[in-house]
This record gives sequence, C-alpha cells and structure tokens, in this order.
Amino acid sequence: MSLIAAENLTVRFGGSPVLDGVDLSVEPGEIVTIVGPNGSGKSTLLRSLLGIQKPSAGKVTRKRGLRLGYVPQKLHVGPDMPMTVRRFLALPHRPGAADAAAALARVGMAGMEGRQLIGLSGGQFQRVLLARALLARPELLVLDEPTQGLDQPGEAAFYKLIEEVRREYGCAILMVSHDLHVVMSASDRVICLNHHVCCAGTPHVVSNAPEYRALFGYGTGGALALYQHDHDHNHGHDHDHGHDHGPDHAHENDHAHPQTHEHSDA
Ligand SMILES: Nc1ncnc2c1ncn2[C@@H]1O[C@H](COP(=O)(O)OP(=O)(O)OP(=O)(O)O)[C@@H](O)[C@H]1O
Repeated sequence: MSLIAAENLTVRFGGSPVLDGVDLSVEPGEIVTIVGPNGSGKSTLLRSLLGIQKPSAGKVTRKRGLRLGYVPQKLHVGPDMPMTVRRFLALPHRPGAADAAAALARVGMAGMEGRQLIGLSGGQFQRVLLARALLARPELLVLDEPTQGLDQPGEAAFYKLIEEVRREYGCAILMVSHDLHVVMSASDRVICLNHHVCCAGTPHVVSNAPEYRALFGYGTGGALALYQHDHDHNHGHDHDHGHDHGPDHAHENDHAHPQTHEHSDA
C-alpha cells in the first residue's frame, strides 16, 4: 500500500491552476524527487500532500497513522529570536533528552543542544531541521529544497546523509530539489512537474524524456546522464582530500563527481 497518494490533484489560486490533475504516489522505502521550473507548483504539491494546502479538486490519501517528518524549504530565524537547538527540537513536542541527543548525533551534530540557532551555518541548520524531522521516526520524510543555499560539498554531504537515514530508518523520502545532478544520482524515481506531471520514472528515463529536455534543455540533460551513478561501485581512487571539513562537509564527494556509469538500480 502506498504511504501517500494524490489523485487528480488540482489547486487553483484564482486564474489557471497551479496544479492540474496531478497523480502521484510514494511507496515504502523509495526516494522520489520532484523537479520542475520555478513556479511550476512543486511546493504547492508538497503542501497539498502534507494537508497544509486544500485542493480545489482531487484527493490525497495517506496510510492510516502515517508518521511524517517534514523539512521545510526555509525557516528564517532573526537575531531577535534567540533560541537554542534544544528548544527548537522541542517544537511542537518536547523529546526526551536521549532522543534529542540521538537525533543530533545521527545528523553529525552531537552535543550541539546548547548552541543558538542564529550561530549555526546553513549546513548545520539544515541538519538540525532534519534531526527535528527524525524525532517523529518518520515512515515518510518530506523535504522541500533541503540544500538551498549550501555550497556543492555541503549539498553532496546532505544528500549522502539523507541516503543513510533512508537506509537506517527504512523511511521513504519525497523531496523537491533543484540540484539536478544530485537528484539524478540519489533518486529511485523522478517526477518532472510543470503544473501537471510532464514525465515520471527512473532518473535515466526522465533525463531522456523529450518533455524533460524541453524544460531543462539538452545541455542539462547531457550533464545529468554523466552524473548517473552506481551507488555500489568503487571509484578506484580516494576522494577524501585528507582534511577534515567538519560536520557540514563530512562528504566523500560520492555524488559530486561526474561519472559515466549507469545507475545500477535504476
Ligand atoms: N497561497 C498562495 N496564494 C496565491 N498564489 C500562490 C500561493 N502559493 C503559491 N502560489 C503561486 O503558485 C505558483 C506555484 O508556486 P510554488 O511555490 O508551488 O512553485 P514552485 O515550483 O515550488 O516554485 P519554486 O521553484 O520557485 O520554489 C506560483 O506562481 C505562486 O506564486
């Protein structure tokens, strides 16, 4: 049974629909990524699935008792709003100290409970948002452009973390992303949205679809094909440059280098 499904989902804010007859489902354990141009309705689709946005037509079905974790696109914390990581993790439900510590450790932020949110780097803040979402022990983790504003190593490290979380928690992941090369290496399924579903399927299929190419161009499509990546292969050389980047950059560049390998599990 699907964890979540949209059927003929339509959302209008006045004029022409922002979402028009969208069908989508997420199955247990899979990573599904939504790509699409600016304003194509990606966030609206996530908000509809989460129940924050009411559809004009169609319906959303969730598995009964579905445990959801949500990492929003942006969260502005101003200097006039002092808040520690510990307090932030307690919104809206206060976790036990051990659970909070474990969630922070899982995202590479062990012992950071007492830090002020305002003092965190972009990458550290994203990790705290992820830790907060993990406290729900989600069966489905929903992320809206989780690496916006991060540099490329930070981005690659964050996606690697998401893959690890998926493995450990066995949760499905539904995300919106603009980081096309990472999307293509880290997703089981890609949905290309432009108010309606233009095309959907494995990264390989989508990157070669004419509908996708019409939106993103041949240049990008070519680059994406290069980025398709076998998760299990050995690169045959060491990507660790011999210095410690700290938690923000605890990457091995696994998904940051062009590879000519085809995706083995696509
Ligand atoms: N609550 C709202 N009221 C009116 N219009 C809205 C509302 N929410 C979204 N829109 C409009 O719907 C369209 C799609 O917005 P949405 O944020 O879903 O797109 P997106 O694909 O996520 O864009 P981006 O890639 O820029 O984040 C935009 O034109 C936006 O202005």
